[in-house]
Amino acid sequence: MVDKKLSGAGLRGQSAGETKLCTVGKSGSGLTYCGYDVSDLAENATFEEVAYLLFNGELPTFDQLETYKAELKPMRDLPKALKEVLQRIPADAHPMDVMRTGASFLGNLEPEVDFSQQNKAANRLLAAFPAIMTYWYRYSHEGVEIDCVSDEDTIGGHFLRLLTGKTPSELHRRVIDVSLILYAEHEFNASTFTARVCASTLSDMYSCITAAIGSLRGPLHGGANEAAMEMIQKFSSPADAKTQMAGMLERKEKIMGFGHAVYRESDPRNVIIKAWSEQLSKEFGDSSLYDISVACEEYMWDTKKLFCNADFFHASAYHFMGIPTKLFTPIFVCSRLTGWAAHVMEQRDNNRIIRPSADYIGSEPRKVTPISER
Ligand SMILES: CC(=O)SCCNC(=O)CCNC(=O)[C@H](O)C(C)(C)COP(=O)(O)OP(=O)(O)OC[C@H]1O[C@@H](n2cnc3c(N)ncnc32)[C@H](O)[C@@H]1OP(=O)(O)O
Ligand SMILES: O=C([O-])CC(=O)C(=O)O
Repeated sequence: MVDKKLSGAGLRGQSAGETKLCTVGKSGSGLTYCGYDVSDLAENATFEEVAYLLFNGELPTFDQLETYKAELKPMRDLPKALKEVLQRIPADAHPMDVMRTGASFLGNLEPEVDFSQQNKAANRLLAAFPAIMTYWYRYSHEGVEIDCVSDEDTIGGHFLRLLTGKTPSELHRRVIDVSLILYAEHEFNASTFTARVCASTLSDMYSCITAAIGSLRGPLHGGANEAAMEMIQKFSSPADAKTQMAGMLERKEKIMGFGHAVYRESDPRNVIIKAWSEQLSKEFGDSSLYDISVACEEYMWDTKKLFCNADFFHASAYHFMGIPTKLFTPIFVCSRLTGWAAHVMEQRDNNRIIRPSADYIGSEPRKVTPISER
């Protein structure tokens, strides 16, 4: 592929501010959170440790982590009024709209009154998002009013428990935890930038997160994991995948889960989630979706030099864990909330309203013709 244009459309390559939180495409494997390589974190840390790191700038000690988890656990349940709102959202609504409404409505019930409450608001959303998603999903799809509390130790395990009503396996607990780590933070991506723009007006945390969810929803961003799943399910075999992808490229269709705005040759998150997807495919007892995904990866690299981004192998991994496709992007919300909130806090620490300029390309100045003469 040709080198990226460093100016113009999409603000590509232009710096829009400073951050201590993350580097993308710079050192190590290409992605670091507060100086730690994402592959190191995915292997040696848990999602709660990463959340603590993003909110505090340092990894917690054992005691700090225990205290943090003990703080989050009582925040998992939902207020009755929020459950009533969730019950009214129809089954055919998109779950990202449910997440958006859930975040926004919680902001009505428990507003962030001033910035001294920013950590409390972020932690509340972090703890409550799994229940927002699964309470709505199981009520609208199965007619079940779930208990939003579980004794699962981690946010990932808690989500799986609420979704299935069963104790998750150790493998599933670990994979969802890794997935939440991989999705947690990514510098000035579209949804995080949305959150920072909102924060720069001195708006509240819930508004910033609600706005960010709207940005993440689109298929060019977080929505790509769901779109990738829909695509690979249409392929009957690795050979069929290659034939159909050739047709898609011929018709100039975007292949979801491939390419990236910053990375040029690979997305460091892919190799990690791909390995877990392979392992899950063995447990699942049918590796065809994994084999098809590998064929897609090979074909896109060979023909277009396009590589899988974080979303592509997340599709098969989540599928093997029995997670419904429409919940894929909401899981991204449960994770990225940490990055969004950390960026909101960072923006507030050194704020100036974000207000770029535009190059005007419209009409020359002109007079209003009275309406009777137009
Ligand atoms: C977690 C995340 O949000 S990761 C991103 C998730 N999004 C997707 O997977 C959606 C599919 N991918 C894409 O649409 C893009 O690659 C993006 C949005 C991720 C990046 O967009 P850009 O920075 O504009 O991409 P880039 O400059 O590298 O694209 C150059 C050309 O490569 C081609 N290209 C890039 N990605 C793809 C793709 N997935 N399928 C087909 N062609 C592609 C296009 O021809 C593009 O030119 P065009 O925009 O004029 O059609
Ligand atoms: O950085 C981006 O543009 C998109 C991305 O990979 C992310 O948000 O995780």
